[in-house]
Formats: sequence, structure tokens, C-alpha cells
Amino acid sequence: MLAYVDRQTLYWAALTVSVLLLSYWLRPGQPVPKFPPQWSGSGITAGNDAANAKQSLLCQDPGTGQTLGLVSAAHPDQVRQQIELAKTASKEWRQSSFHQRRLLLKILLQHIIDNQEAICRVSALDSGKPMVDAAFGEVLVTCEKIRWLLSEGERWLRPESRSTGRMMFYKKAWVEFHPVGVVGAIVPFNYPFHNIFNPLTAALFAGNGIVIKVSEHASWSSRLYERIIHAALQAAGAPKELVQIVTGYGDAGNALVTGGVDTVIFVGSTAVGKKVMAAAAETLTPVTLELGGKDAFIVLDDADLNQVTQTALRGAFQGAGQNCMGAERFLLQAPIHDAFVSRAAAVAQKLRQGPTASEQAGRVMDVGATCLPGLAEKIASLVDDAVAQGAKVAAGGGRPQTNGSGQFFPPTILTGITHSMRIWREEVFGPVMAVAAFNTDDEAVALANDCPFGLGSSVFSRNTARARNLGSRIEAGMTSINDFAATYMSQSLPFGGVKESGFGRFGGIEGLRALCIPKSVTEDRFPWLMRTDIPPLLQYPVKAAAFDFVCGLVKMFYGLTLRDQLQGIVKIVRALLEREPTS
Ligand SMILES: NC(=O)c1ccc[n+]([C@@H]2O[C@H](COP(=O)([O-])OP(=O)(O)OC[C@H]3O[C@@H](n4cnc5c(N)ncnc54)[C@H](O)[C@@H]3O)[C@@H](O)[C@H]2O)c1
Repeated sequence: MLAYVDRQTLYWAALTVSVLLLSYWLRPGQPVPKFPPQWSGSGITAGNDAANAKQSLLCQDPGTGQTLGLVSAAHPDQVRQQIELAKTASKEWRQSSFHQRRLLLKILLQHIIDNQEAICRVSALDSGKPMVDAAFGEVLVTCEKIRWLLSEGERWLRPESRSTGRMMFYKKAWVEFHPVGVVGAIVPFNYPFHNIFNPLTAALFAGNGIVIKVSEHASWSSRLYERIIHAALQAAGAPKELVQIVTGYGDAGNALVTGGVDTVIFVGSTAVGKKVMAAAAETLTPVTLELGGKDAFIVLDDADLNQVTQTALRGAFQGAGQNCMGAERFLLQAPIHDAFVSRAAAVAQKLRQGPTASEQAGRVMDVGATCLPGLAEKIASLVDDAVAQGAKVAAGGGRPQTNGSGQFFPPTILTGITHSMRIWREEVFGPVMAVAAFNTDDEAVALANDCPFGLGSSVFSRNTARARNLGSRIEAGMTSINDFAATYMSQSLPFGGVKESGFGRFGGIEGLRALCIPKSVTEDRFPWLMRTDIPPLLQYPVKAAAFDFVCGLVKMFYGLTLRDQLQGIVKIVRALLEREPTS
């Protein structure tokens, strides 16, 4: 009977909680202003604005080689003008309330949700990725970032109370987070939508303006995204000039670094990151560098292979492997190595790869094109080098393939990867799963850390404590236990790397605050009772006993024993009683 009652109680408790949760989720939200889709005609078009430009960029679909349009390539002078426009607008925006900033983000979020398909289609055309990869890597993560900013952003930007020093016990102390002014973001080609909206949403929420230099290899879509942003700014009553998108080459990126922005976020290769840092040194502009990666994906012998295999395949092949946080080194414990490889290879051989330009193909394709010209050949040379040194091809391999004029490298699995191969050290940024075997946990850690990069990492084991212990020894900015890149879906977490993967953090509380000037403030806690006055002994001209008085203060406040502290008090009293020698 008791058991029956308990079950009943549990049932009703669960039902009540479910109804409460459901009503919370379904509560009517405040309607936000909407604006119409920012493209015209039956086909979705994005950029074609180079008619009057001195220099232009030819935009092509990497899956077919088809021309998408021409966009202007900004001259450095133009970039400097754009920075000035953003600067002027940011002076107004820094005064905005959190309410207005939230409204802007809600308008953007609503538009993104309503127009997911168009956003993904344009990204698929510009970067050659399948629609599902765009939905994951472009839209889903952006929505999560906006949701986090809406729910927690204000909390982390409000003044934060801090402890006062021992001697300052009668004071209050806090940190205020003021906008830096204008953020300069330089971003790569791999996720044309998210790479714009990621720095943009945080920068605007922190009260800044932003100038974003997009990649010359994914510029076409930026024109559509720019129209969306400007329409949202207008709908939220914010100045349109607050956000400036720059299309152009490296010289435009350099002009952004040196042109007077207040901080730079650079997302791209390690080689260009070094140039950005050198250029920023000239003007002492702070930089955050989010650079390359070569993440270790460690699978221990007690891991659940049913779970791991599909996760590993997505880690290697999502976005045709063109992910900063891309699993590039798969370390398998010897007893499960062969079973994992045969399962992964069986799936990899069935993957469909091709152009994603047509609506139908975009939805069914598993792996798309490589976006960067020449990237497929570079991947082939890394694979060739590995095979020449003894690696075995378990799936894919072969030559870069062209479909029309598209650029593809087949999803590939290599086993027997060793330290001497180029593929062990160099970032592939392509659809290659490079597998190595290990015996002990210590060996796995040594292999994972034998790498110039340190961005993300994953450890899989049914024994969570074992996985956590191993994960904590990996030299990387992020570790997902029993998952891949899950840290990125928790937007409260900082994003960034160590070693050649860069420094500084973008994203999360740390990244949001990095877009601010943390200003320290103190004031008297009880101004009606106690204010700082310079004691008479220390007033200019100082008295002979001043030094003993300060020594006494040091002993009294910081002495580690009661004896020391009492001695400090005695010293203070003596100093106060000491008579000034008459001259
Ligand atoms: N850590 C991360 O968050 C992250 C995210 C995505 C990609 N990446 C990395 O990006 C790389 C691939 O992207 P890519 O090939 O577009 O990178 P890239 O370094 O070639 O280019 C990135 C951006 O820098 C600009 N640029 C080029 N020369 C410049 C200069 N001298 N001064 C200023 N800007 C300049 C480019 O025009 C582009 O917009 C990979 O290494 C990948 O790991 C890192």
C-alpha cells in the first residue's frame, strides 16, 4: 500500500512539475518589432555591390565554382572612415539601457528564427556546407549565444562588489564594466553568419560599436547579413552606423587593426594572428587571438562506442572539417582501436559529398566543399605524406575531386598516425579523421599534449572520474567530457586556447567582460562617521616619527601573530606620543 501511495505521489509530483515547467515555457512573450526578409525576388540574393568600387571581390560557390556576385573590396581609407562612423554611433549607444540592448537582441533572434532557412541557404552557397551543418554551426549556436546574453548578460555587466583591503575596512569597493568604445573583429571564412553575429551580439550588448572585417573567401553572404543587422538596429531605435561590415583583403584587416579601434578580436590562422599582434603593438591596441586548433579526441577502453562513433564522425566531418574547434587527432586506446575504426569507416564510406547549392542537395548532402582555394590540395599533400610514412587509409583518401569547378576532398580516415608525420603537427582544416593508438592513460595525455596547438579537446569513458582526471591534464583551453565541443553550446563558458591557438577569451562571462573597461571604484562606507584624513604625523612636512608610525600600522594590520599585532599598536602609540625635536 505504501509503495502504491508513493508511486501515486511521485506521479502527481512529476505531473505538477511538468505542467509548471510547460506553462513557464509557453508563457506569452512580449511581441518584438519585426521587419521583412532582407532579400528580393524569388531567388535569395545577397551581395552584388561592386559597381562603383575601385577594387572588387569575386564571390563563388565553392561547391560549383559558380559566380555568386561581386562585392567591393575596401581600401584602407574606407576602413578608417567606417571606424569613425562606428565611433560616433557608439557614443550614443553606450548610453543605452540594458532594456534597449535586450530589445535589439530579441529583434535579431526573432528574425533569425523566422528566416533560418534563408540564412542557412545563403551560408551554404557562400561556404559550400550542407544545410544541417549551417543549421548547427551558424544558427543554433548563435541563438544560444543570444539567449545567454538575454538572460545573463546584464548580471555580468552590472557593477560587481569586491572586498576592500584590511586597512580600507571603512570603504566600499566595486568594479564597473564600461564599454570599450569600438570593437574591431577580423573573422575567417568557415561560418560566414556565426562569425559575424558572434562578436556582434556580445559587443553591442556590452554597449559598444563594432567594425567586422569578413573573409575575402566568404563575403557574398555578408551583404544579406548586414541588411538584417541594419534593419534590426533601426527597429530597436539604435544608430545604423553602429555596425560596420568590411569586405576586402588583408590590407583592409590591417587597416582595422591600426585604424583606431579600441580592441581587436582576431579569429583566424596562427600565421596571420602573429601579423595582427605585431601591427597592434604599434598603437598598443589590445588583441584577443582566436587561432588554429588541432583538438585531441581521446577514447578510453571503457567508452561506449555506440555513442562515440557518430560523435567522432561529426567532430571530423562537420563543415567538411573546417572548424577551429575541430577534432583532428583521434587517440584510441588499443583494445577498442580496431572496433572503432571499422565502425567509423563503415559510416564514412556511405557519406554523400557534393555541391549544396540546390535546395534539395543542400538538405541531403552529408559533407560539402572545402571553401579556401587550394585547401583540398593542401589536405591531399598532408594525407600523401602520412601514407608515404606508413599510415593506412581506412576510408576515403585519394585525390581532391572537382565537381564542375567545385573543390572537394573526400571524407577520409587514416590510421597509424605517428609523430613524424606532418599531419600530426599541422592543422588540416579538412575532412580527415587521423587515428593513433595508445596503451595507458599517461600515454594518451603525453600524445594529446605533443602538439603546438591547444584549443579544444574531448575525453570519452564510462568512468567519468577517470575521464575528468585525464581531461584536466590536457593542455587546452576547453575540454568536453563524453562529448565533442559541448563547451561551445554552454555560452556562459569562455572560449579560447593556449599555445599557438592564441590567448584571451572570447565568449562567456570572461569574453563579455573583455569587451569592457573594468573600472575600479571605492568610496567611504560610512561617510557620516569616518573619512580618510591624512594623520597629522604624515602630513607634509612629515614628522620625525612618521616612519615608525607606518611601520606600526604594517605590524598591526598584517602581523601574523597576536604578539606582532600588539607590538604594532604599541609602536603606533609611541610614534603618536613622540615629541618633535626642536631645531
Ligand atoms: N580559434 C577560433 O575561434 C577559430 C575559429 C575559426 C577559424 N579559426 C582558424 O582560422 C583559420 C582558417 O581561416 P582563414 O583561412 O580565413 O584564416 P586567415 O588567417 O587566413 O584569415 C582570417 C582573416 O584575416 C584577414 N587577414 C589576412 N591578412 C591580414 C592582415 N595582415 N591583417 C589583418 N587581417 C588579415 C583575412 O582577410 C580574414 O578576414 C584556421 O587556422 C582556423 O583554425 C580559428
